Amino acid sequence: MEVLSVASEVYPLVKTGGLADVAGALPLALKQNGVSVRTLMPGYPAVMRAINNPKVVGSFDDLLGAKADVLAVEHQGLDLLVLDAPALFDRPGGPYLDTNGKDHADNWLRFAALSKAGAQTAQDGIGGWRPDIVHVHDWQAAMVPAYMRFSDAREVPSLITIHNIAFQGQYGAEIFPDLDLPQHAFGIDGVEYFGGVGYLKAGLQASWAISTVSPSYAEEILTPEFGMGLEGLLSHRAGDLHGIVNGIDDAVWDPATDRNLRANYTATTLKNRAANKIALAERFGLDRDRAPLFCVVSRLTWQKGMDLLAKAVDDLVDAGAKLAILGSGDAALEQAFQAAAARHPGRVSLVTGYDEPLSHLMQAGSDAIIIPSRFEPCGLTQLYGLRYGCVPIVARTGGLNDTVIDASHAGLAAGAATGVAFGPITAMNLRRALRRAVTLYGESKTWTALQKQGMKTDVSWMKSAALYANLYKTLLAKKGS
Ligand SMILES: Nc1ncnc2c1ncn2[C@@H]1O[C@H](COP(=O)(O)OP(=O)(O)O[C@H]2O[C@H](CO)[C@@H](O)[C@H](O)[C@H]2O)[C@@H](O)[C@H]1O
Repeated sequence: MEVLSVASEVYPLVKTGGLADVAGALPLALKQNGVSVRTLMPGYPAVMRAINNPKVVGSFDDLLGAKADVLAVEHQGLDLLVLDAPALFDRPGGPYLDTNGKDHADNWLRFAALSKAGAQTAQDGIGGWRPDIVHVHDWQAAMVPAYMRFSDAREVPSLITIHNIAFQGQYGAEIFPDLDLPQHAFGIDGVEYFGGVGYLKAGLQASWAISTVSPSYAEEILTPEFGMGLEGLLSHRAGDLHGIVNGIDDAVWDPATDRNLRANYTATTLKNRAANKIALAERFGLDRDRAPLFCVVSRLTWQKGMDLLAKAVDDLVDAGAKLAILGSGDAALEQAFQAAAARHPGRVSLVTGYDEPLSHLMQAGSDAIIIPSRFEPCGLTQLYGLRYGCVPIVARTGGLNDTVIDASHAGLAAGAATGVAFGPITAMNLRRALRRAVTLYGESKTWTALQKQGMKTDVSWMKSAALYANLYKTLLAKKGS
């Protein structure tokens, strides 16, 4: 089976968050299920620099006003189709933000163009290749199914995956004439959303099936609390909605071979983690003592519950733990953590920015990772934590709920526990969970059992890739029927 995947970021070429990890790892796992994936992504400068010997397999003279080539290239096992459209993608800044941290003003055009190129590639094929299925990710690629639905060419079965429903790609009606869609597409069954244009809404409406990245979150988004305005449409399509939990690339995330660590280890050589803990203490300027070291690797936002953590820091230090934070995001939250670091020198420290190698070392050297998210479609850092013996302390929500087993009396007695989970999600309950983790850390046998049980958990893509392959098959069967 041949699948066209369309995504706005793909690890290892460009990553701002978990979407890139999934878009980069799922194709590799699908290969083992007899599914070959080609991934269409924008030709940002970092991508153009990284690829070698690309071949032009298609071109557009007028892709929503831009000239574009489609370059086929293989990169670290991924089969890529790079949309080389300099007017849209060759510019400083990140995939979505300019150098001042503001959205690129023409994001609506950039990602409509990506989607239009995706739709056309799916429908007409490219360089003699034709996909059986199109799988698109998040709002940036969500217009692919809409472009297919409103064109005269044959429609290809499509799946849209929601990684983060908080970002929906909503624009004013004034962009509609520039999207190259027929007038009737601007309706409730099309791209129209509250009088404007909604990219994610359009994708959810037009796609043959919808998935999100954990079973719990698939249920949560049917409610007003989590659906962010789309719960009505999603409930209407509940029969086509699937929750498939994310896996991780266990070759990239393997403590036995990871080159970002000071010392490699396995579940039977957990003592080697100590060298990584020292490396972290040096990097963060934290005291080198026997106290538990907790960490955070996250965007510093309300979604991730970072304001709750800011309220719990003093109590965490009081309980005897140290805290290392890697992240960036809301200025107010960065300041709150800087202030906490100033109040607690040697006990709390923040590294701002995005640092992939350091994120690996943090999983390998910290005793626990704190993930107090208010909502979490799946979450990947708890999966990395499980694999690295870095015990996850998580809010009971979405995918966190589906992947971490709480160290309750029953969980411990059954030998099933892998972490600490808390809810309802409040600062007070987070404080309690952190204190509970410090106590568990003090019972070294229990703690080691938690670490080992986590490391035994299958967090690979194996099971979930098979579920995606089955879903693709169901869609193909629908096409035939
Ligand atoms: N400062 C930093 N330096 C280095 N690395 C950093 C970093 N901050 C974050 N990261 C990395 O970025 C990724 C973040 O992934 P998450 O799943 O936690 O959330 P995100 O909200 O981006 O993804 C959305 O999509 C994913 C994928 O489906 C869902 O799991 C998730 O719930 C959903 O919100 C992880 O690989 C993490 O290690």
